[in-house]
Amino acid sequence: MFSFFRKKKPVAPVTPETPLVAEPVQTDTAPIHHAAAPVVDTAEITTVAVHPEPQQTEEEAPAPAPAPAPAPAAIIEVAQPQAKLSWAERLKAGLAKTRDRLGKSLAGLFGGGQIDEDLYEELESVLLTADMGIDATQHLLSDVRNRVSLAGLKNGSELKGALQSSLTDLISPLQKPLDVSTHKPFILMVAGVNGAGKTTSIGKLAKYFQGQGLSVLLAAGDTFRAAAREQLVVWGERNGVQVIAQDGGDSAAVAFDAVNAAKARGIDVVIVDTAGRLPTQLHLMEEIKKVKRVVQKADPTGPHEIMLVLDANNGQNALSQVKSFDDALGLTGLILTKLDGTAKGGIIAAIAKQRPIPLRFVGVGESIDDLRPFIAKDYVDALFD
Ligand SMILES: Nc1nc2c(ncn2[C@@H]2O[C@H](COP(=O)(O)OP(=O)(O)OP(=O)(O)O)[C@@H](O)[C@H]2O)c(=O)[nH]1
Repeated sequence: MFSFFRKKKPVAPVTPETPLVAEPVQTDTAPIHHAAAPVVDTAEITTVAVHPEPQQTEEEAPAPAPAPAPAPAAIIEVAQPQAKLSWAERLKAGLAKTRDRLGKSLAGLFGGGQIDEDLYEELESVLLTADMGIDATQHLLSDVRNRVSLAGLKNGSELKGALQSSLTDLISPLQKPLDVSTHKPFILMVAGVNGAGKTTSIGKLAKYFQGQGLSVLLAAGDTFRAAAREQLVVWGERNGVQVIAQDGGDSAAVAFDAVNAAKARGIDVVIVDTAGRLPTQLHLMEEIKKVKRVVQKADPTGPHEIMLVLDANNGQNALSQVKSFDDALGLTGLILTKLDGTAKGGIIAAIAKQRPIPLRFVGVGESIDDLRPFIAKDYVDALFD
């Protein structure tokens, strides 16, 4: 039913002739760009040509650095129709591994035994195993202790409710849905380490916004990896989403062009993809700061959202990514992908305790519907029930 993209090896380059590629879709008066042979509409020629090259305005910024490591190329695939599950069911299925680890261990604690120090110690090690981290674990333990003494709870079976409430209270501040109605175009910039799920999440987000009746334009800002650009361009063609891409060039220039094209075309949401990078690759962190500055030259009010995409499998390492990208860019939101593949779903608690940046969306699979706004209660219910 849904077409979506997925990485696959070995890979033939995606070209306009690739059979999977649908005919370009005319979404408005402007044709969609093609990575191999960019098509530039009149509005964009005007927009792009009259502006100075963004890199000329950023003399202090280093020249684009080579890609850190060539990632596997990507092709577009048509996902097989899936059995219709509700989001709650998909979230629950996605969190099965975390729930198994947490739930099985907790089952013993939630039995009929007395609440004593041994039980708190066991609880501590269970929470740490689910990657909640020391700070969040200590916070939860002391909060649960308070609830137990305030309510006069006596046995382990009563502990479950106390822990659920405590965890819900801890992570609820992360539940702040993204509001893109504040600006037009709303400029959303996406960052993250290699393979975190940025490009996939951008596709899912584009569909999500389209579903709300909003027009979307994508900036194929991952100029290090040609396949990433082609991935977006082809996906955009298939789904009626306009994509701004350039052969070569730097991602700041692509973002700049995209914002101007979005203004000229009256687009609601611009999503700027960027290449994957590690926070330790300082030259690449400088490069992404430059993308932000150049976006601000095209629209001084933007970017309106700087979102870090995190792979839940990274566990505690995801937290250090949050800190580094936040220090560099000033993050306003997070996406946590691949909750379905990990037993480390407790990382949300660690983020809530240490760097409570709004968790806008969570991803629990590769299908287009597997990315949804984060709802704290749904998450806790899926974890415990
Ligand atoms: N199981 C699962 N897989 C996902 C999820 N989100 C993304 N993926 C997969 O993760 C892989 C990497 O996704 P990409 O979107 O290409 O990652 P990226 O961050 O753009 O990668 P780079 O461009 O190399 O930096 C792909 O195989 C995706 O299908 C998710 O929520 N669950």
